[in-house]
Amino acid sequence: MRQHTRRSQAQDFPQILAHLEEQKRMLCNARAHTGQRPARKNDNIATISLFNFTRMSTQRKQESDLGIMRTSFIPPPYAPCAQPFCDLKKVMFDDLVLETHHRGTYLLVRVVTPQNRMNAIMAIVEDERNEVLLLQLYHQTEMSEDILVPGQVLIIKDPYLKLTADGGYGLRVDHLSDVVFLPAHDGRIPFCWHSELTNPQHKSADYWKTKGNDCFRQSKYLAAVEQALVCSPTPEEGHTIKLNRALVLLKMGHFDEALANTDSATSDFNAKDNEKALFRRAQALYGLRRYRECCDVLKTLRLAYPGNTAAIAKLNEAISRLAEQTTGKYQFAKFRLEATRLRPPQLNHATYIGPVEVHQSGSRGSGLFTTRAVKAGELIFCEKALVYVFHKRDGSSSDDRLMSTILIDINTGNFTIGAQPELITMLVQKVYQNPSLASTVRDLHRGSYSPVQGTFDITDGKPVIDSFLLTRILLLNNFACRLQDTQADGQPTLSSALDRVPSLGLWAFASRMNHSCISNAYRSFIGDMMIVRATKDIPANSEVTIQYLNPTNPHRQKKFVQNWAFSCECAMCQDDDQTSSSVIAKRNRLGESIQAMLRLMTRRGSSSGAGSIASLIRKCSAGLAELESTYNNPAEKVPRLALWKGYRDLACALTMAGAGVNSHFDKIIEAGLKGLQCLGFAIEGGGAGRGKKLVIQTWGYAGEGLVDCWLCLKDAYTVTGSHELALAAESYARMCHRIYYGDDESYGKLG
Ligand SMILES: C[S@@+](CC[C@H](N)C(=O)[O-])C[C@H]1O[C@@H](n2cnc3c(N)ncnc32)[C@H](O)[C@@H]1O
Repeated sequence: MRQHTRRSQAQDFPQILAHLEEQKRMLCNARAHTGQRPARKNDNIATISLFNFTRMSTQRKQESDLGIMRTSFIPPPYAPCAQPFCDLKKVMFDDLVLETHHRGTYLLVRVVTPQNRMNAIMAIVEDERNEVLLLQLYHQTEMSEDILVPGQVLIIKDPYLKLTADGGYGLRVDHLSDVVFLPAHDGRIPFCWHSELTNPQHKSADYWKTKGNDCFRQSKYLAAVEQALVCSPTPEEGHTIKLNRALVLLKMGHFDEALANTDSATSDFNAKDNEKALFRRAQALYGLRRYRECCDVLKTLRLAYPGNTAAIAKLNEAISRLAEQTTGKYQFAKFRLEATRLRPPQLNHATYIGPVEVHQSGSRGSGLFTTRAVKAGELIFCEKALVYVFHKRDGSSSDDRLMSTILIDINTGNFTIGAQPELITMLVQKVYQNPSLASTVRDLHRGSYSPVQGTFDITDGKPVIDSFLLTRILLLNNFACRLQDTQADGQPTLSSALDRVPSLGLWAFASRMNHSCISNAYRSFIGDMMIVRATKDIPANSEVTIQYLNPTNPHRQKKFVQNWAFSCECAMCQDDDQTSSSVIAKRNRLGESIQAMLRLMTRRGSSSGAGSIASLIRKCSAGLAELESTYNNPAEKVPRLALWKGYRDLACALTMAGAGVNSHFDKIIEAGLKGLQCLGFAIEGGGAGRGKKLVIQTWGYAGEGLVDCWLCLKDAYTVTGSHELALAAESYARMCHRIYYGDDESYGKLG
């Protein structure tokens, strides 16, 4: 469960490289046409017919092709339009030239075909001169509802005319804020495009209300919002429409706008409407995770309308969230239950930020620092994902679809397999629809990307969204959460990469943590909650670090540079640099031969008799002594991972083989304690001449298999009658379990 998302280089995978090269060739070809007028004009009938034909064949293909790999590209970035509409000059299709962003201008277009949904949402649109063009909108909603419907009128800011893959041309819009969907009554819609849809004044407010309610019942939320806008209502009708809009907006997760529609300061709601307004307001605040304000609104509601049982239930829920948020006291058993029940496992729990805050960390940018001393095993924070995409390979079609999306960054040659495109769209949508969340992501690490001035500012009522900036932020800061750490250390293959597709998310606070191979914290996941605990005692004002990649990965330095543009300079990486390749080869050879002996020991087990096991132990011990001689630095400074693995596995193999071979329990204890020393643990008691005390004086590196090691020690102490020591060993096993899995409750229940 260690990594951030794995990114790979296209050059290591011939199939991906071919895609990338082809895309680069097309880009180069397109650039050669920059500033030129399109060679030929679109024939309207032919363009619409071809589009409709492609749309129908795409639909057939999508129905039959689930599971086929899709490719999606991150193109060279360009800035969104940061100017308000009133500063833009209207242009027509005829004014556009190829491969050019027409800054300071806008197009007014009307949709003439149903939409086609591929990587982008596409339709044919016309301008006021009845010229037609293909329109491609990226990062639009993942909702099943169509957003481009015939008759819909749009404004496209700073239009960008592109050569398409098939040699044609079309409009491409990557930034959500560069497209404005005009409501039917908008005064900018020319008279010649008016219809029933665009001439709402002909119907009563009641007509539009009923139409909106019908759309809501059919889960056509976008259409329902649209209906709620079209009419000139009385103040009373206006309130009802606002509340209906709030309900739809809550369904769509547009909490900021839902909040605005329930503001009693701007609407003089009557008593019945006020009850609804307060409840919907509380729901919006809950959705924005503003639990204290949510409780306040619900308390007002409860006082004014004591019979409202839904409000009482919601208040109890909000009080629980607030308690979690302020105390960090969670019932993790509930987490696990919800995580098995819910698909996707997005849990209804709050973020708790413990004794840490964000500070500058020298050349690493920001980092997390303790505000007081923290004990090993202590909860540092527990965060709910801002956005999350679940992936579980259970053969369901939506999972297969996620599994098979390859996202290639044409700028870097990096690619990822999995749900990144969905996660990027989710983030872009979330911030666009809830501008109050921009502050959560705007300052996250973005590498060398510099956004245009005015990004995230509210312009024409919506935030200016740079989807390339959010893509960059997401790729640098997202975490992968898989059930097991299946990282392969050898040369990766495409099929092995496909096998490791994880769930993904953005945890904004957690993404402030820098990497160290010798980290002092560990993250685990239950559903979309990330739990970060200290793996050792951390003094006050110290940086909290995690491992981005497993330190046993010999390619990790290359990956750090490739994925996050830094080189790790921890003591372990420095030690690796100073260790010759012949010593590394010797370590690997010795490690393998020790593992082979341990396998033999486990297979022979108790049936082979003490003599045979004793001889294997001797050989193993000799191998381990030789392995030890390959390390120079003290274990407290540089953990000796290969040696730890050898000793830990010896303790485990003897535990499995050792029933009835009593004399080896001392050896288990010796191997277990020696293994812990190899990780830099300083332990008092528990060894020869045992006594009753077993105390970790200094916690070492949180190596894999710590729980198993402590359990082997516990068993050995139990069998040899050292019951106090067995109890202490078990409490350490439990503590290590808490560090690795996040909770105590699942101790003994998970693998
Ligand atoms: C997920 S962000 C971590 C937080 C980041 N430092 C910030 O300012 O928000 C990852 C980035 O942090 C920096 N970083 C993380 N660990 C580092 C390390 N051990 N040494 C140098 N830079 C590191 C790199 O720039 C990396 O791309």
